[in-house]
Formats: sequence, C-alpha cells, structure tokens
Amino acid sequence: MLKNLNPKAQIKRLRYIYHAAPAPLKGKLKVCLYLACSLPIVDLIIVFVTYVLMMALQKQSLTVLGLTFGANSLFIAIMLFIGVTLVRQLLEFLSVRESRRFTQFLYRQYSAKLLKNYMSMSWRSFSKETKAVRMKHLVATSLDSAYSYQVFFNFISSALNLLLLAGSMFLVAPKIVLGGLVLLALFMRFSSKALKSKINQATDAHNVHEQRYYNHLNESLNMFREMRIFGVSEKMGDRALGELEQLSEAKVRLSILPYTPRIVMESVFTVAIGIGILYVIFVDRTDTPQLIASLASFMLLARRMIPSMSMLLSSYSELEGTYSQLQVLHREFSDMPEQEEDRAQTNPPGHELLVLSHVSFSYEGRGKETIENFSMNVSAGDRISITGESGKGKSTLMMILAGFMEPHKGEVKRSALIQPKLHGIAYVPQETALLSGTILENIVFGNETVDEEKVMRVLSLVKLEELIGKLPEGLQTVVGDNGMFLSGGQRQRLGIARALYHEPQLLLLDEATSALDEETERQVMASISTCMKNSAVVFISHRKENSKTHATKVVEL
Ligand SMILES: Nc1ncnc2c1ncn2[C@@H]1O[C@H](COP(=O)(O)OP(=O)(O)OP(=O)(O)O)[C@@H](O)[C@H]1O
Repeated sequence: MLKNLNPKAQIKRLRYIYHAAPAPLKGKLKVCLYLACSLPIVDLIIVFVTYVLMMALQKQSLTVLGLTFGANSLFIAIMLFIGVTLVRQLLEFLSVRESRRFTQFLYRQYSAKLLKNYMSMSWRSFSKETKAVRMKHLVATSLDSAYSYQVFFNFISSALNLLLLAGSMFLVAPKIVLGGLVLLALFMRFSSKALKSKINQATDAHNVHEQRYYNHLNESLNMFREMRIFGVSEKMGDRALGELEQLSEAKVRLSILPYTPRIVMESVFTVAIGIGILYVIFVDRTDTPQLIASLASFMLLARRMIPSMSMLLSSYSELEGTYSQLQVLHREFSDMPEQEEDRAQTNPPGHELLVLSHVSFSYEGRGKETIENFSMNVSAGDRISITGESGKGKSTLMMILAGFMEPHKGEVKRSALIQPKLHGIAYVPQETALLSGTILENIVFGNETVDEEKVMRVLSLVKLEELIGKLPEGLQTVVGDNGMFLSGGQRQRLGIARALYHEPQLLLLDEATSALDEETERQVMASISTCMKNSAVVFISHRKENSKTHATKVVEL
C-alpha cells in the first residue's frame, strides 16, 4: 500500500530492493546497474559533442577539456557526434536487454521458489490459504516483485541523468538551473502531495478487487455445474466481472496518475525553450555563435531530460507499489515454517509399518479434539476398515496415517518403508484429482519410465481394461480437466490404478470406491486384496458389507 512518497522513505525502499536481491544474482544486478548508470554519462558526453559540433558549424574554434578544436574541425566533430551517439544506442540496447532479462530471470526464480515451498508445506499450512491466493502469488505477486527491479534501474538511471545534465547546465547557466531546480522541487512536492491520497486509494482498491476477482474466478470455474444447476452462473459471473470492472478502473487510475506530472513538466520545458529561441532571435548580442551552440545543447539536454524527468516521476510513484509486492513475496517466503520434513526413521519392531500411540489431533479454531487418545497398529498384510459416523474424524485419521498432518499429542512411528518421500504410501481420496492429460499420464503420474505392461495389469485390476480397449486412442485418450470426460466411478478406478501402479507398502482408500456399483466395488476390492498380499490396506467405506468381506480388522471411531 502506498503510505508516503517522501524522499527518505523512497531511499529506504531503494536500499531494501537492492539488498533483497538473491545473493547469486548480485553480479547480474550490478551489471544492470552499471549499464543503467553508463547511459547518463554518455548522454552528457553527447551534449558536449553537440556544443563542439555547433561551434564547428559556425567555423568557431573552441577548447574543451584541454583539447582544441580549430575552425576547420567540422569533420572530427561530426565523426565524434556519430561515434558517441552510436555507442549510446548500443549501451541503451544492452541496458534494456539486460534489465528485462534480469527481471524475467528473477520472476522465474521467485515463482519456482514459491511453488517449491508450497509443494513442500505441511498440509495444515497449505490448507490455511485459498488456492486463488496461492495462484495470485505465483503469477502476479512474483511478477510485480521482479518488476520492482525494473523500477529500481529506471529510478537510478533517470536520477543520475538529471543530476549530470542539470550539473552541466549549471556550469553554463547557474541561475537558470538553480531557478529550475527550485521550481522542480516545488513541483515534485506539490504533485506528490496532490497525488499521494489518490494513489493510496487506487492501490488499496486495486489490491482488494484483484484478490476478490481471483477468488470469484476460482469459485466460478470450480463450481461450473453447481452454478448452472442452481441458475446462478450469470449472477456469479457478474459478481466476478463487477470486481474486474473495479480492478480495471483502479489499474487505469494507477497508470494515469503518475503521468500527470510529466505532462505538466513537458509543457513547462517546451515554453522555456520557446522563450530561449525568441530571445536569441530578437536580442542582438555579440556572442550569438556561443548562444546558438548553447541553445542547441540545451535543446538536446531537454530532449534527454524530459523523458528522464517523466521516468523519474513515474518510477518514484511506482516504487512503493512494487516494493510492497516484494515485501508480500518475502513474507510468503519466510512465513513457511511448517515445511514437510524428512521424518526420522523410527522403525517400529517386526513387520509393523505404522504405530499410532495415544494420538490426539484438533483443527485450529475448533475447540474439541477431532481425534482423542487414539492408538492403532498397521502391519504388512493387514486389511483395516475404519468406520464411524459422519464427522467423527475418519478422513482426519487417514491424513495422519498418510503423513499429511502430525498429531498434537501422542506418537507416530513409521517404518522406513513408508516414509512419504520414498513413495511407500499411496492415498486415494473420494474425489480423485486427475491431470487433464492422457490416461497413461494419469497412471504413471510424473514417472519418467513407463511400464505399459504394468499399466495394463493395474487397469485390469480396477476393471478398466475393457473400456480402454474400446477407446480409439487407448491409453493416449485425454481425460479432460480433472477427468471430466470420465464417469465418477471411472475417475475413482483410475485413481486406484495410479496407486497400484506405484506398488505401495501402505494403501489408504478414503471412500475411494464410493461411486462404484456394488458388484464392481466387490471385484475391485478383491483384486486390491490379492495384488497387495504383502502390503497393508486401510480403507473407509460407508458400506458395512465391505468391512465384513474385505477387512481383517475393523477400527471404530
Ligand atoms: N481443514 C479443517 N479445518 C477445520 N476443521 C475441519 C477440517 N477438516 C475437517 N474438519 C472437521 O473435523 C471433523 C472431522 O472431519 P473428517 O472429515 O475427518 O470426518 P469424517 O469422519 O471423515 O466425515 P465423513 O464421513 O462425513 O467424511 C469434522 O467436524 C470437520 O468439520
């Protein structure tokens, strides 16, 4: 949020941005900075060369920095002018290219780091925030944060440009420059005061509406069918578009406001140059050649100074917005204490895969414990059915078994065979999440080596072999967004096939067969039992029949 635009605060922000750059990128940052600073220096040289050229055009001799240019130095002056201008163009190209590359490189790094952090967070931390917000940070906040370096380079380059050019003007016409500087200071103070509250409001509105827009979009896309069936898709669409309208308005205000001072400044400069020309034309003076050369140099100065001035003013006002995004991002990086850690390999004795001793768990903000003083063992070969009324904590227990959540009290011992990062556990929830790609991709799920024979075997275990055989593109059939081209039961069976393909030591099924008809469910459960002879299966099912037929142990919550 934009709180103040005073120079001290801005310098603090610039320092923060500089020091916040990741250490391995400091070298690249310095290259960008040198390039950005080299441009104002070359601009200054061009102004001198222009002065020399103007004097040579009028056949006047001149001594600059100990070098004497005679009345016939026109050729040298032209060559100098062309040479230095070309060097400037090259430097500008390099500076723009390197700073853009740096910004994009940083954007990729920020997004990658954030994604890595999100994917290694504990489930408890991950589920504290909506996916829309996570998405916003991954895409928009990372980009805005990286863009703060672009603003930083623009600020430094334009400030140095103005300083050097105004300094050189000062040597020639100190009174004009002093007057100009006073005017500029007054103008900046006045304009930043006038703009401050407006930019504040626009930034606040921008952040609020952007957040709401992302949330509404996420909800509309996720709940497409519900919105249609309840006849609210238009209303919900309007809700998102209403936010977008407000967001666009805030964006327009935010992009226009910084331009206003520039337009005023350009008008003032144009009038001043016009008055200078009129003065040369109408006032008869003896030093006309020097005056013409100075005026030409001044015009060139102004041509460079006006864009620098506008860049300085716009980067000055943009600085806080991008800086606050950089802070948000850094908070995201540091606010992730609960990372998924490699758990200690506390091997339980014998064939036990998992031992829960006096475990209690409660969700934040829910006073009562969801799981209270609970103990259980899971050994290879076990078929355990977890039963209990709705809301009793069956899924919560599954999440603890899977290692997504750690209990507050009690102890969980996991065999080295089922450390989550060793892929020893497979977890299939009721709502199977599928990739939008092919059936094959969904089964091998990120594995580089594909064993098609094994794929066909697991498909036959979940009774999907026949269906795949009938599909013209077989395993290469695309399943659509989260498997929307498949039935609910087919999606669930694909989820189970994926789990079996990974040959887990412990298979957790959280109502993973709820969408199947009784006969298919019985066949699938029997296949699982047979193929997982040496492993353990823990399942939740609301059909009592399943506990009776497929379980060796029943745990009542
Ligand atoms: N992320 C969460 N934050 C806060 N409370 C939660 C969260 N997830 C579940 N709960 C609460 O914990 C309790 C147990 O939920 P859980 O999903 O484990 O029950 P369940 O036995 O699997 O229910 P069902 O049979 O209906 O699926 C419920 O009261 C639920 O409201």
